[in-house]
Amino acid sequence: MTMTIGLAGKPNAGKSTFFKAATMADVEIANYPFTTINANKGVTYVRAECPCVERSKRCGHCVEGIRYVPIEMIDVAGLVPDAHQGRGLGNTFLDELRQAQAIIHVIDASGGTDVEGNPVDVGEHNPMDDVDFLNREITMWMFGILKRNWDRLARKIQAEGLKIEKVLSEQLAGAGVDEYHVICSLSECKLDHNHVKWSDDDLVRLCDGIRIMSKPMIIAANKADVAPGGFVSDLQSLEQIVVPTSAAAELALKSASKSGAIKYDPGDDDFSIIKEDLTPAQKKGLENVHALIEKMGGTGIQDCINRSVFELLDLIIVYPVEDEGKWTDKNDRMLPDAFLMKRGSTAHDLAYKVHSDIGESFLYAVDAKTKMRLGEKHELKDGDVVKIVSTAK
Ligand SMILES: Nc1nc2c(ncn2[C@@H]2O[C@H](COP(=O)(O)OP(=O)(O)OP(=O)(O)O)[C@@H](O)[C@H]2O)c(=O)[nH]1
Repeated sequence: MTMTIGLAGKPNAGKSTFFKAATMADVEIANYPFTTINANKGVTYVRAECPCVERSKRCGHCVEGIRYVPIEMIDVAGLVPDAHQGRGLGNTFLDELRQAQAIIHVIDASGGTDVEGNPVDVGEHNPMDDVDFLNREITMWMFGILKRNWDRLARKIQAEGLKIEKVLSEQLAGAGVDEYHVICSLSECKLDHNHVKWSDDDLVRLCDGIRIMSKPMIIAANKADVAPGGFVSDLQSLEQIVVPTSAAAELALKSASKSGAIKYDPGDDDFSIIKEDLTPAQKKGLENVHALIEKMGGTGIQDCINRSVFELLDLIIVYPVEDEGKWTDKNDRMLPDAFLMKRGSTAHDLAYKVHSDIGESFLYAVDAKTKMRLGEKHELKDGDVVKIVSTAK
């Protein structure tokens, strides 16, 4: 399964700028066949330390010891309050969100756009008022799907003695919901045992729980470069992961890097000017960005992507190899693959991810760093380099 992150938020929050900056790969790291799949779907990267830094030789798949692991990103445009009722582009955006395992909610932390995204003076709109609307849109979208058929479904569950989590997850499968999400939400909501008695409010509460389980969300407090300090800190006090970002600064750095003016790799906390003949305007622009990222510790864009993957989704990176001594595959390529896996995944899970045949004929694995033998239930750690031994040809 490809790992996909969706960017969502009201108009003018900075999604397109974030998307463009995040998917504009420098040639050096674009070790992926394409970067932009179509207008709103592209490839971005998770940044990690490459295991080859422990060796005398670089692997050739990283940038000076920094590994960029590709993931997909979708820019979900056209979202306005009450979209679930058909406003704006209506439900089309929600259909795109179904592909995402996690959502970055891009919020205009500068307060320079109203609730619908129309420009106002910076500081005029309180960005705290934008936090809940995306949650509500997604919840109400799910509610709409369930409500359409609820009377029929409720009778069917009763008449045929079906499991409620099965019926509900089938209804919401198109929204990326599975039985586990429904079971967790049912146990949280403590609704009446008799589902026939559920009111619309009960169904909304249930959908809210399903949303929290199935669509984990992180907030990008964007336009942090011009945001009044209080707005960013208010957002950071929420019980959610909130990352201050400047998509505009990241886009400026990526563009300058692409043109050869500076050396900057995504996620670096600084850059160096490598081109001599910059115009005074270009120099001034870069000085401004420098002052900003010094204050912020970076543009926040890579941090936001990394935290979505490592904190919100709790994934780890594992490197399968065929030669545990040289850390190579059969073509002598060192550390050719980097797999994102759920924390708690085992050596056997990795074998299946490499190939189903290898999973089925798994014998044991070897930790290429320690040369220890690992059994099928051995839980993998972030950064592990692992050889799988199987009877598969
Ligand atoms: N100061 C500042 N401006 C930004 C930043 N990110 C985006 N902008 C500006 O905000 C405006 C809106 O940005 P877009 O990226 O087009 O916003 P969007 O969310 O994609 O908007 P829609 O396409 O209408 O949904 C543009 O003028 C951007 O240049 C940022 O980090 N800082």
